[in-house]
Amino acid sequence: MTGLLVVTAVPAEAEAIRAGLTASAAPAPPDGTAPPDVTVLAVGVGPAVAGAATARLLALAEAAGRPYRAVVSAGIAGGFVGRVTVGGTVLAERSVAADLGAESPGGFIPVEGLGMPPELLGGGRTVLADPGLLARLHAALPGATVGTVLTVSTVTGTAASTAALAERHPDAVAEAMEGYGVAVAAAQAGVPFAELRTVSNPIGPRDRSAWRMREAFAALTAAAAALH
Ligand SMILES: O=C(O)c1cccc(C(=O)CC[C@H]2O[C@@H](n3cnc4c(=O)[nH]cnc43)[C@H](O)[C@@H]2O)c1
Repeated sequence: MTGLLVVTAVPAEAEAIRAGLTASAAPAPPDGTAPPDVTVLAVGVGPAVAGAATARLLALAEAAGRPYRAVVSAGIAGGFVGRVTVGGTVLAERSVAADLGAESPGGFIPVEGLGMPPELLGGGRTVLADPGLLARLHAALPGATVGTVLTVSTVTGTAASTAALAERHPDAVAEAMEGYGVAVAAAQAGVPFAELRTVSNPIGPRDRSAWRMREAFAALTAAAAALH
């Protein structure tokens, strides 16, 4: 069995995590035979590309007889104001495909409410984090906010959509664009899953000047020690 697979959307996130892993690594055994315990790869933005790439990585590792022991979707995220602070760290109890469903004049209908046969929905639009993996990450990151992390295909950018999303998901602390896709790939491969995010921006009316990328990448580097 190989180690942990950490997938990010973009290379800058992967580099921030690798920097934290290097800074916190135990000394390597002198014979140089130990396999890497954590592999960090940037797989792309959005649930489809991240999910497909993760599924391929898991399948290739399994076919080679070296399956990963767990997968973590990691990177930056938007945070719900009042629920998490910009620069803060978030661990997902569940990753939820927030926009998987249908609009209607009466509001958003989640995919589970559309009358489709349950076997076509997989686990629905919610994937729970592996409890053991989540507990281990939380023990290493006691300051992290634990809650629902939404997966969206469109970054939320108006007051109205922010309010609607916050009302539909009172337990959601953050939104990002990959977690649910990675979670489905992990679930189908039978591999434990968790999602780790650091908050780069408040969710709300689009305002790039409010994004704090440097803070969020620094928080990712600091959080990476928990992944050993
Ligand atoms: O909105 C933009 O103009 C923009 C331009 C360049 C890059 C980005 C991103 O990298 C954001 C998407 C990326 O980061 C995660 N993320 C960060 N904040 C949010 C958010 O408020 N809502 C959804 N996703 C967010 C996401 O996982 C992507 O990988 C944006």
